[in-house]
Amino acid sequence: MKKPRVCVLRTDGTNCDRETGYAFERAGGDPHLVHVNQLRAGEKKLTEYQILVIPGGFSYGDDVHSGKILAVELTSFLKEQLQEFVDSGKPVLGICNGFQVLVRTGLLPAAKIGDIRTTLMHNDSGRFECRWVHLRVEDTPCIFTRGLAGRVLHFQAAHGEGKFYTDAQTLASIEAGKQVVFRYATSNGDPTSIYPHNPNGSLAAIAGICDPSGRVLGLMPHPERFVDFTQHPNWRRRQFHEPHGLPIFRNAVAYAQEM
Ligand SMILES: NC(=O)CC[C@H](N)C(=O)O
Repeated sequence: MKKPRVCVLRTDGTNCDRETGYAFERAGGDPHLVHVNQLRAGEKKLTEYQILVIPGGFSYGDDVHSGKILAVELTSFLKEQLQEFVDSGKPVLGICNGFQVLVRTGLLPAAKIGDIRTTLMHNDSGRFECRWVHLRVEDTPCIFTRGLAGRVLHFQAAHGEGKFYTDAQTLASIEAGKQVVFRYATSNGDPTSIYPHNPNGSLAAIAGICDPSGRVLGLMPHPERFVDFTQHPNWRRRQFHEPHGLPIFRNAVAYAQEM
């Protein structure tokens, strides 16, 4: 079967692009690192790709607000291309800084550029938090987590601005629409607001959300950092059936292949 072409969008300060590309490669995709300037110059177009991923990092040094400048760049210069990509039903993934970008464009949670309803704020601890966290996978329409509902995944979190926040009405609407895909949890899978299980104080323990269709996903922790067993600190104990991040990328590849 043909490997879907994955656009791994990068810019100044992106630092998880190669490992995100590697994760898609492991999952059967055909990743391409694309600089945002190549899109702006028209050298490359989003229509050449079947999957779009915005990887983690410190785009533009987290200046102003993490992910803000890249979000403004995308919504100012690539608005039509990007909205068209989403509307055509192709999967979009934002990891950590990529999640921050998607939230600041409005693509999450509304799938609509400019409709900004949520934010990711500075962690309650006031510092960068880097540790492995447990996430409970909720039962949602998300195409990236097909077959994973109810599972407890172990991923690495590494961020300074990861506290999900929104107003009561938006929270009620994303809960009702089953758009909360991941919650920070204890190792038993119980969602928690307690630090350090919940590394940032996120509202309703939210670690990741999708759009109403389930094709746009953003999450703070890093699935691309657990696609090989040896990336886990306890890999010698062989307690995992497979690296927890891999099915997320595999699901995206399978979905793109079905399109
Ligand atoms: N790993 C990342 O993508 C970090 C995101 C962002 N720079 C933050 O600290 O919140």
